[in-house]
Amino acid sequence: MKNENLALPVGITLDRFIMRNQEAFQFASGELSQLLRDIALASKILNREINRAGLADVTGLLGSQNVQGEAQQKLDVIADIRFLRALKNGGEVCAIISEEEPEIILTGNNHAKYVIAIDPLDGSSNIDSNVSIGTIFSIFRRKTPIGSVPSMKDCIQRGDEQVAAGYILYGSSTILVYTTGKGVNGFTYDNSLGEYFLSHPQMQVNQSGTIFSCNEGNFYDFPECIQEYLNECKQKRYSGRYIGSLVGDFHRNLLKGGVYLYPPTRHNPDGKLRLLYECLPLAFIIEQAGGKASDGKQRILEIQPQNLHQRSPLYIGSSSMVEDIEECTKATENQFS
Ligand SMILES: O=P(O)(O)OC[C@H]1O[C@](O)(COP(=O)(O)O)[C@@H](O)[C@@H]1O
Ligand SMILES: [Mg+2]
Ligand SMILES: [Mg+2]
Repeated sequence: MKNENLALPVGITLDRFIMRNQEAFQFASGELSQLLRDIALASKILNREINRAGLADVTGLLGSQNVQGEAQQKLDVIADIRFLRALKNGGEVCAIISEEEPEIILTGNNHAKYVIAIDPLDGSSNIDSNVSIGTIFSIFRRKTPIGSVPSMKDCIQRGDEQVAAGYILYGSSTILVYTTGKGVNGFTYDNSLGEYFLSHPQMQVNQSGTIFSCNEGNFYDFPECIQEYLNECKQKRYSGRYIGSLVGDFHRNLLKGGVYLYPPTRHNPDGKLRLLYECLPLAFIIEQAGGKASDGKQRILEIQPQNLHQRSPLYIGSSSMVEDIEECTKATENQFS
């Protein structure tokens, strides 16, 4: 036994953790576990491509636009292809909503129980400048009968009906963070072993923080009450930190305490971020970690989505900071009055 320290244990792999915690999931029958593995596999392949960002074949604009009218980066589409292929072949999802696809993707797996909404590559504007980027996903049980062709009903569900949500952050290291409603756990990728290892068990966000993350370039287009809130943060000498990748800003604030704000602006009265595959999954995670997520008027998880790519203002992070923001946004009828 005394030589045990010669070969220290490498830790709990994601696979093993999923198996061990499968019992913790009320509908446990292995499909969700397999789905999480399919996502992890696709993220490992994409991670390899992201590490090569800068080399010609994976860098730059593709020349096409997505349904939001945004210019698609090559890696946006590579990520979309990688995840869609892994999810279709994995056989556990009957329908996919992706930021890069205008309509619902029917996988043909009509026997499958799950629907997934995914932002294959988050932080696209940062790809070419080697700044952290990510993938965000949200998983629901279908509403329509197993065996039938899935419909819109399966794809626009309230956030509090999610059965799992997570993100992968491709940064100085690559980390996968997810919840199935039983707390939030993070797994760091060890390239040399090709495995994710549990590195951040039972993550909790501080109730308050001193970091605010917001694109202040839009400051004068924000509602007055948000301008006031940001000025208060500065008067309190809080730190302004903004990567411009939602996953990166969210992850830092989850670890250190803080709040991320993407308010409505005069020309974007619904904000910029997409409800189904950006706001809902991160709201599920932050609440499981003891924090809060709001659109200024209500919990993000209580919003009834109306369409696949709808946008929503987002205030997310330490609970007391989100409450402070809601105090002013709820006080003003329309956030611009
Ligand atoms: O450039 P802006 O207006 O600050 O917006 C940055 C925000 O937009 C996003 O890039 C939107 O996500 P996508 O890159 O997936 O389109 C977020 O990651 C980020 O927080
Ligand atoms: Mg995004
Ligand atoms: Mg994206």
